[in-house]
Amino acid sequence: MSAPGHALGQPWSSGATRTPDGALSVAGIDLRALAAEHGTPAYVLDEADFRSRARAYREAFEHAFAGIGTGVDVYYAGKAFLSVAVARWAHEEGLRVDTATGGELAVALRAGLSGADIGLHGNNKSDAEIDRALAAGVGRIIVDSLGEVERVAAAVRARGGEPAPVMVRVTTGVHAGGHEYISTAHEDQKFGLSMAEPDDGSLSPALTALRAVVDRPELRLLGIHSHIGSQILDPSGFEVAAHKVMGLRAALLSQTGVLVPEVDLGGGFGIAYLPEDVPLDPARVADDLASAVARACAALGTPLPRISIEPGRAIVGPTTLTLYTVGTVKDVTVDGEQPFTRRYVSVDGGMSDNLRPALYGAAYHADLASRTGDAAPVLARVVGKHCESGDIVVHEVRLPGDVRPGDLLAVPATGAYGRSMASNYNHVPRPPVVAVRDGSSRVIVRRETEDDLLALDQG
Ligand SMILES: Cc1ncc(COP(=O)(O)O)c(C=O)c1O
Ligand SMILES: N[C@@H](CCCC[NH3+])C(=O)O
Repeated sequence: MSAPGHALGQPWSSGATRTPDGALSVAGIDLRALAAEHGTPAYVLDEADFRSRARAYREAFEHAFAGIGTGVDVYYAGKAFLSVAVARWAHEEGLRVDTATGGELAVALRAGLSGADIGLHGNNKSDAEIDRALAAGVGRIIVDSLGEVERVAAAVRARGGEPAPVMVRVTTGVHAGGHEYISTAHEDQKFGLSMAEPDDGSLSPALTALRAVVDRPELRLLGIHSHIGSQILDPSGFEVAAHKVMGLRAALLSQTGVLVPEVDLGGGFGIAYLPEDVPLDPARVADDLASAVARACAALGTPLPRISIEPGRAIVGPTTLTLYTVGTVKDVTVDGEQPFTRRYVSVDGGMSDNLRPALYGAAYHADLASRTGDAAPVLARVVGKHCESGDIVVHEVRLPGDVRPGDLLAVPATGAYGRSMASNYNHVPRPPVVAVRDGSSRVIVRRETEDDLLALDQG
């Protein structure tokens, strides 16, 4: 255990402190000791922070929706980061797990979750994935196309047994989120079934699919699903989407007499990546959403549905920092009307462990982890070791002017879509995930080795 220090605050996890001798520690573990034991780069995951964020979302939503008279299920969206350990923690904190592929489903099952506590998403599920989900008895399959309604029905027919619980993913037309690639409810993208009615007066794709599910004896219509995007910092989009989905539910009721029991409002709750960012507050979003749902149902005269949500980033994103070792340090003069010097600080990872800056232009923060700097701060760009000039970890950050090879550097808020989107570009082994809790560390995903990489090579 390192000496206690002062808490760092966002965007660091709640257990991150700077100790009196200047090093960073998380959950009582000095990051210098952690680097010595586990090497760098490494993802360092604060378990207590993960658990408290999972609880905060569950309790906030349970409380808000109990207030209007209905229940809530919170599904942890495993795409953000999934391992056996985190699936178990999520489950222990009263969450279910949302999976998007057969691989994620396999992890949730390996963690010991029962099928009933797992959902399966995916815009292009294979027959094998559908079959595996049915065999596991998943609590819900979220269908994403009309063709998939038929394929799930056929799979149930072939297997025999109970009708499969199905949700239909719809697109509400609400455009929300940080980047075009992570915004998912506008029309011109691959997810979901549009609620927009065609000009010829025929049914919308969403209503067509809902009615197709109702008509199939092999399927049980469990709910309507709407996910509007990711890293959303303005909650108003959720409310608009909730209104639209309640309208769709009422339309189905009046056309068919079928009342959809559940509505999933998706994930997408935004977090702080930089010290100045204002993350979404779970209690505030939960209250706003509960009153939006209550208002919509009252206006439509429909009973309240049971609600579910699927946060991923908001649970795991802030829990983790990536710990790197600084290598090459270079000053580059940037020409222009007012030339300036930018310090390029290279670390021992890069776009293979965090693709988000290169893919979305995502901003991150960084600080020295092995000491505090003595020199005045300089404008720095943290870059990786890959063969791309776009291999940027932090576009712009002020680092102590004496940053030098051998320093440890920590980048906070890398828990979501970091390890889960990591690659082996340039044959770089992927870093381990080291969970820290109460002064001890445990590897929950081990570092890849060169042998792991070569094991796939058939010569
Ligand atoms: C259907 C669905 N649910 C949940 C999520 C999780 O999103 P986030 O990690 O932003 O909460 C996503 C990803 O955007 C998604 O596509
Ligand atoms: N991978 C994206 C989020 C995708 C959300 C999944 N639908 C990100 O890093 O922000």
